[in-house]
Amino acid sequence: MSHVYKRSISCHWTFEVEVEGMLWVHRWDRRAFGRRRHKSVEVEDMLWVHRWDGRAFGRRRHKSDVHTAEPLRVCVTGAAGQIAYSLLYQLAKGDVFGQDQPVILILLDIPVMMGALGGVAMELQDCALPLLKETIATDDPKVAFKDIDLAIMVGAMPRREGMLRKDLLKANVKIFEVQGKAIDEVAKKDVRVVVVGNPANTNCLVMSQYAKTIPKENFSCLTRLDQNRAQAQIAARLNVKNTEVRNVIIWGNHSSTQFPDASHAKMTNGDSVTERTVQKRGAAVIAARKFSSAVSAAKAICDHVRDLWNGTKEGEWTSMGVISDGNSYGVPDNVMYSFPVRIKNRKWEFVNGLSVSDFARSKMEATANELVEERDTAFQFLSTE
Ligand SMILES: NC(=O)C1=CN([C@@H]2O[C@H](COP(=O)(O)OP(=O)(O)OC[C@H]3O[C@@H](n4cnc5c(N)ncnc54)[C@H](O)[C@@H]3O)[C@@H](O)[C@H]2O)C=CC1
Ligand SMILES: O=C(O)CCC(=O)C(=O)O
Repeated sequence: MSHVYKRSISCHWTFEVEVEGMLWVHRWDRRAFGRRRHKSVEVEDMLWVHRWDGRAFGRRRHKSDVHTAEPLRVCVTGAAGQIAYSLLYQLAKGDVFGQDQPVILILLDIPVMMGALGGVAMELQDCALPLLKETIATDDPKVAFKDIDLAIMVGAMPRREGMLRKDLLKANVKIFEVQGKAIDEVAKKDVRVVVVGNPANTNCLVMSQYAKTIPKENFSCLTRLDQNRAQAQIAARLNVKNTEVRNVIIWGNHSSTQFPDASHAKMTNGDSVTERTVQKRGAAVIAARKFSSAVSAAKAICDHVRDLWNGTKEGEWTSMGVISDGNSYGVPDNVMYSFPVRIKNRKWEFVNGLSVSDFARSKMEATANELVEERDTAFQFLSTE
């Protein structure tokens, strides 16, 4: 069987394939056609289902009915918790990796949560989702991380009302030491790791340091919730759609020292974000709900992972906590600091050369100082245990 893609003078992509002596020519023109006769052809191990409308051209490339891509192995930790409860369904139904990408979900939680986790696994099964190939529930990190492509690290104690994020440090960094070692031992070496559990930046740094054979660039932590909050607030103020506000930046720590920066955002009238509202939004949600943000956190995780997997759009960037080594903004090395990044082929790069005012510089330094302090405290805790 031979096949060839061509671009015609009218800029339509055509796809020619010879099957059993017959040449099939298809044109992709982005229009949907009505009900068609289906014909399947196997090309490079992929099954392509084409709709035939009786004409030589005008056939729609259509491969959503079959999923022959290798399933992605995705581990979610803290899988019996409230963020995971919103997150897992979105991952399993194709919102993040696309409608052609099957997934195997591996759910990790602690032993006392195994009963509840079993219930989550049952519910996922009951959704009868075509892309969800398998669900594995476990309390063993080495089972959970075995050969995975992606780990979403949600499992950690959340902040309760009145607690400072720093209070979480002692409770949570040990988890990321243990899980960093486990992922190093059993995951694929090109695994991507997204840390959500707080204090997210420092947990992410700890994990990357204990996963010695996995590149530090493969680790990132979530500040997309802050970016989404800022974006939504600016949009509300300007009375435009959320999607019309782009390139808001979150610098630094996912904490109240973070610096939400709208000075490079498109579609603003010069207003800056009311920082207090973004920086203290997590605490405001806890005060109102008595639990920390979950639906918005799950949505932000999906946004973060989707960009990591598919890349950022032309002319746009996103914010995520990444290793600061080699940045051009004077942030000290060896902290997980939230920067604007562009992503392509699952690799991020800093957006360099943005202007930074004196005011912004002082804010960026303050949040960097907090991260350096958190890092030093975390490694003191770890070394004295
Ligand atoms: N970076 C961000 O933007 C955000 C971060 N968070 C953080 O996410 C984390 C999870 O929040 P929720 O889901 O609301 O908490 P939750 O308490 O509902 O769920 C946490 C789950 O993690 C599990 N867990 C604890 N230790 C574990 C371990 N060693 N291995 C595996 N699982 C473990 C718990 O048993 C529980 O099921 C918290 O640390 C919270 O502060 C929450 C919102 C936003
Ligand atoms: O600890 C908190 O601030 C609440 C959870 C969180 O990180 C957030 O809502 O931004």
